[in-house]
Amino acid sequence: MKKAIGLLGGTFDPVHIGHLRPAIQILEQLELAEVRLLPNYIPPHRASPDSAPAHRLAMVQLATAQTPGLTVDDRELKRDRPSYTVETLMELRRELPDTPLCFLMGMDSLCSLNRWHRWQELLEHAHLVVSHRPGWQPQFNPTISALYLAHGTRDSEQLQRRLSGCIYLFDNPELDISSTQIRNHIRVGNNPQYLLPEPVADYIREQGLYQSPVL
Ligand SMILES: Nc1ncnc2c1ncn2[C@@H]1O[C@H](COP(=O)(O)OP(=O)(O)OP(=O)(O)O)[C@@H](O)[C@H]1O
Ligand SMILES: O=C(O)c1ccc[n+]([C@@H]2O[C@H](COP(=O)([O-])O)[C@@H](O)[C@H]2O)c1
Repeated sequence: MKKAIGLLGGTFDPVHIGHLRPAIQILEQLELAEVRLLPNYIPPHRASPDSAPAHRLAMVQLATAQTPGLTVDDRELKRDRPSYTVETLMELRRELPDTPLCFLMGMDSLCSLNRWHRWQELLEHAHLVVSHRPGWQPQFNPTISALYLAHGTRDSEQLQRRLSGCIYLFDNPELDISSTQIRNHIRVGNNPQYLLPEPVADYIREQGLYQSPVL
């Protein structure tokens, strides 16, 4: 069996330290071969992103360029329709039949997983590795509780031994950072320094992103 890889899907509008620190910690502590950041094209369950796919991709590329082990996978941007994770995982599973796949997400995402497209199939293709996030306790609705009871593990070695099927809650320090918070800072003229990588902050300034009021 090959070494597991991590997949962090997101809207990344913009990418920030709350995405990147857990990704690096998971990469190192779970001994993953890499963590791929996958910007989505049309996020399935939220309003349209403020910035265009090309900008969100550019920011993810700038954020990861200097970080060994973090890479970018732009496959969802090449599909001109909602980015359903199950479809992405099925495609990756076909390409990487012997590689354990760990789909990374924050606790907020796990809490609403039962609203995802064909969510029952996700664990057939990948493990879920979940980061803690302020404001989101692992207090699950009955459907997610049952899912966690059946698939939850505290043994991180299972993530390398099996190709898919485990839910692992990663013990990361919580970071109170969101893309919404950063967009709001920029809109009112506050300095977003230390919430996101400098090259991403420079790019936002150069391109004039997140300046206009929310409609
Ligand atoms: N501070 C954080 N700590 C842990 N996980 C996070 C954090 N911020 C985002 N994530 C996770 O990263 C993934 C992608 O998140 P996304 O790009 O939507 O960022 P966001 O900050 O939640 O954006 P927005 O504020 O626009 O909703 C999701 O699974 C989300 O749960
Ligand atoms: O497949 C789905 O139905 C689905 C529903 C909500 C979110 N996702 C994925 O979860 C990741 C985080 O989403 P978001 O909206 O928090 O940026 C991103 O890769 C989305 O495409 C996927």
